[in-house]
Amino acid sequence: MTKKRILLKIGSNTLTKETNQISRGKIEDIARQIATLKDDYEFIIVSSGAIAAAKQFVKLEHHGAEINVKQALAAIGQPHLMRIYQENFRELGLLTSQCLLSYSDFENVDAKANIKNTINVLVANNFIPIINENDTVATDEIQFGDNDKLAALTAALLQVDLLVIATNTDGIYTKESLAVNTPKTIESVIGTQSLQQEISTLKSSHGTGGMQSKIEAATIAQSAGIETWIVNGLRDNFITDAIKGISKHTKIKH
Ligand SMILES: Nc1ncnc2c1ncn2[C@@H]1O[C@H](COP(=O)(O)OP(=O)(O)O)[C@@H](O)[C@H]1O
Ligand SMILES: N[C@@H](CCC(=O)OP(=O)(O)O)C(=O)O
Repeated sequence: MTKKRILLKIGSNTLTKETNQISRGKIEDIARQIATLKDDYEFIIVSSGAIAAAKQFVKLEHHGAEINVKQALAAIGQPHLMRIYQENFRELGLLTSQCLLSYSDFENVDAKANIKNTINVLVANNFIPIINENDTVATDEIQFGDNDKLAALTAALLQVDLLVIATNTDGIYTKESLAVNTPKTIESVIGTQSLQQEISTLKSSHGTGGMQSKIEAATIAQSAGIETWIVNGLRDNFITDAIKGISKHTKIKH
């Protein structure tokens, strides 16, 4: 049986469990779920968290522009983030690898072919690719949005079966329900058009793109014929429970 391919996007908020530190418990939770699902699913991860990983133990002298300080923090934090992934995944027999990509790579035919071929070799050899933006050379993510769009472009390039975006809400809530403070999840929707009117510009503590960038990501995925699920990464078992259909989340079908 061919395995289903899932692109899992994990934001800084999920990884820190909304604190100021990367949560080893959350990374363990993700590893446990992937280990449970590994006979039927193959995973490619897009993970943020490099800046958050550095911030927990370093404070940089602020001589450069704010964005350059963030880039430096990302350079310090990325290897620490990967070490935490590697240690926790290895405990469960899972192998990890790192790929750093930039948006401009997706506009270059050769670069796209190289990304696709490299990641396919990694996956075929059971190494889970863990992708982040190459923050040293590009500032798109840390300035404008989050890794949602990078995840969608990668999902389309690698022709995955499903894009799962983990955030800090039980999917997308209706605007009406948010107004009366009783959030109600939109469970299933075809396309992203109707979602535009449901979202606000609110963002979570570490968040940068808000729900808008998740809808843009889902639109990119939809054009590539890929379904997107928006799930609550703060909950334990958020992937397996979404697959079993027992958690509240939003499915954006194409
Ligand atoms: N309709 C909506 N339903 C749920 N969340 C919404 C909605 N509209 C705006 N948001 C905001 O989007 C946030 C998630 O995006 P973001 O803060 O960028 O998180 P992440 O770091 O996970 O990408 C939620 O915490 C919430 O504040
Ligand atoms: N690439 C950077 C920043 C990306 C970012 O802020 O993304 P997200 O946490 O998804 O809103 C990092 O790893 O810290």
